[in-house]
Amino acid sequence: MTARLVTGIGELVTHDERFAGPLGVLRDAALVVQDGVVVWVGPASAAPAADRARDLGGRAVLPGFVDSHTHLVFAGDRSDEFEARMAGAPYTGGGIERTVAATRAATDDELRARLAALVAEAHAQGTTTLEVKSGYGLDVPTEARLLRLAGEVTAETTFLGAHVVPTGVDRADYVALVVGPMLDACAPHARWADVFCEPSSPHAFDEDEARTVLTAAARAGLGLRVHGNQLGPGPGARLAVELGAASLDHGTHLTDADVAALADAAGHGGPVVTLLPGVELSTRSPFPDARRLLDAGVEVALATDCNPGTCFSTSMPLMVALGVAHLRMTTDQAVRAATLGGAHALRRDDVGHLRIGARADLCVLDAPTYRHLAYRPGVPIAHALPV
Ligand SMILES: N=CN[C@@H](CCC(=O)O)C(=O)O
Ligand SMILES: [Zn+2]
Repeated sequence: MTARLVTGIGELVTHDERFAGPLGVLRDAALVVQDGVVVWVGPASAAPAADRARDLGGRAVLPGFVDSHTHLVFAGDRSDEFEARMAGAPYTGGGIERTVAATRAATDDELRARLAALVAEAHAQGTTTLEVKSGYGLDVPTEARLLRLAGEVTAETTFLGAHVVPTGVDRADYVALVVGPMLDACAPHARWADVFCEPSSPHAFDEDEARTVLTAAARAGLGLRVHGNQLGPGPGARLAVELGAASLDHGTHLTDADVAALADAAGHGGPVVTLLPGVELSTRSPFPDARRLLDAGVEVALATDCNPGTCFSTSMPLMVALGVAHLRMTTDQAVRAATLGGAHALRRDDVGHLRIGARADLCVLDAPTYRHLAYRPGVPIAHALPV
């Protein structure tokens, strides 16, 4: 078993309470990795001998980003829709079916190649754990196919058959399909189930429909996630609390009662709120208020939501920069949300931190401090570090 020493780390973010500040930061640090696991963390001057050593020359290291919300298996392009939005058109979810048509028509190898390219793009920017949803199939064989492909790149696969109701299909019939044959075909390939609960969209699902889908998914053994409160106030947050979902995603339009319910649940495993500021950037919409949630005691994650409609970006560094510039987060809060917050949204304790026992998923910065993630927006300073 080869022990690898990573030394010359100018600043190491660990999320280990033994070290300084809210992020557990250690300066002039080193760590030792064995079998892909962190086995020692401390000052470089006290590092043990190892079989191999790598000196990072004073660069900053943090846990690899945990992108806990993506839709990476799809075909097609909707850049025209993006441009229309920049010219003032609203986002309604109606474009999802264009991606469904292109995705159904694509071969496995075409989808696999696109997925691999997007995963590589995310990795090149420091992401080491990704969640991937289905939701661009909306029929039994295609939803199962998308989950099988997602499962080739991650264990964090999410069944999103309840993304929108396909045009021309009766709503009740579609919900029956999702909770019946589609769930049967997809559950073996999924860890999670999700629903786009947004009564203000004619395409998405209302409270009763969403509850039906999520309850059936939980019965099938899947963990729950909810797309909610994206386009306007709605039942998503309340439903996520009621059903014990791991995450309420978007959360842009939350009432005081929603925030209070999320805060009450926070002490006993309630949902993390996963904010997706790339969506507001790419739909020219008002950003959510992370500080309001954090001040109430709600755990927040930041994720990309990478998808062809509302945000075609795999960049977690961009989400950190947006969190600080537009969501009223401190840099510490945004970096925590993009690492440990994402891990908690996926109920994972082996990623998102660099305490002893963590997976050795490292993000190295071409910078002396993690603060440059917000300070240098758009500059490619973050990379996943193979060890
Ligand atoms: N809001 C619902 N689903 C995606 C967008 C999907 C699309 O427009 O293709 C989201 O999370 O933003
Ligand atoms: Zn999404």
